[in-house]
Amino acid sequence: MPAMTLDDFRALIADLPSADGAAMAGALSRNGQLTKPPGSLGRLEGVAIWLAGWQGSEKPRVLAPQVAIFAGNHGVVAQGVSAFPAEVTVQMVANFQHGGAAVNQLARVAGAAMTVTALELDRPTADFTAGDAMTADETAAALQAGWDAVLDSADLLVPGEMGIGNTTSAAAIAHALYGGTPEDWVGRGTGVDDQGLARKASAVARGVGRLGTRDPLGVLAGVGGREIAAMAGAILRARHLRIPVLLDGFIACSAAAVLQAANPQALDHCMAAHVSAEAAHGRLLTALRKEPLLNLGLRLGEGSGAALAINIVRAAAECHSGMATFAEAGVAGG
Ligand SMILES: O=C(O)c1ccc[n+]([C@@H]2O[C@H](COP(=O)([O-])O)[C@@H](O)[C@H]2O)c1
Ligand SMILES: Cc1cc2nc[nH]c2cc1C
Repeated sequence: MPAMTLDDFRALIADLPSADGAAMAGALSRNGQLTKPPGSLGRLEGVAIWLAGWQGSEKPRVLAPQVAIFAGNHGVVAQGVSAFPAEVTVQMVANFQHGGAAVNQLARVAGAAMTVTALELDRPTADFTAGDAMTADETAAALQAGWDAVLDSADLLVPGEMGIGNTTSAAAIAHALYGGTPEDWVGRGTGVDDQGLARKASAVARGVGRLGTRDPLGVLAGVGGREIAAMAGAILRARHLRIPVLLDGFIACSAAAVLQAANPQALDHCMAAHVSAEAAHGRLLTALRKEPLLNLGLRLGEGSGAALAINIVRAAAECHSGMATFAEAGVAGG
């Protein structure tokens, strides 16, 4: 297949499949007949109905989840925006490959297949305070790496990331898309001190100040990163395959935000797995109009919070699809 261009991706974002309305209506009706007081499974009920719509089945299941991790390096680290050195990105990729990271354990607990895609780690993006992080071709190639990484056999997708410096990129994307001040969007990431936080705000201000008027994929090229573009490509591919998606933390949600800014329906197949401890993640979820499933104070990234939530989504599907109805069980009151 020839390489896809940024305009190909613009067209793919503009023209999206919807959920299966008949499967959702069937699931809604089934939910009303299950042996429980109405609404007593709380948010699990909505999770099951959402899953039914995207899996196109009145009885959805989570049997083949995928955790897809993308790694990229960032030129903006030259501005002193991370508590860790850039080499950690490639070192953590090796750790993922050897099974030693937190996400390996969480993916295993969730019974998920895990894929790791390292994106030109020896060629960081340009420092976005001085010029665009990526060219149009580089952005398209990273989107395509994400598009290609999705297993068409997956029934639930978790896109995750690793990239020293990427909370600064994510903050810049959010500031460019939603406005406010740079301070509204920067946080401590891997643990920067107050001076580091001030350097992040300054980098975000300069990067976004440089952008002028851009469409969302132009913002992604200007201040994003390869792993962020790849997560956007993976979320988009999942949509075209009607695979439901669990969104992880601040950086994963910045990738999702690019899609939603381009098409307000683009995240209908996505649920927020958790709200991370990164200061602006809650604000970003509000902008995305997503209510997180979990709030456990995680701020690790690498898909960890969303991998953890796979078992909640699976549990919601098992209750919905495995429970008896009042009529089947001979329970009074249905
Ligand atoms: O997912 C989150 O909300 C999150 C919050 C803080 C840090 N991270 C992870 O930490 C790295 C980015 O932090 P930093 O300080 O280098 O920008 C990157 O590898 C992310 O996976 C992730
Ligand atoms: C050690 C380490 C592991 C990570 N995993 C995701 N981001 C990370 C950042 C660091 C620094």
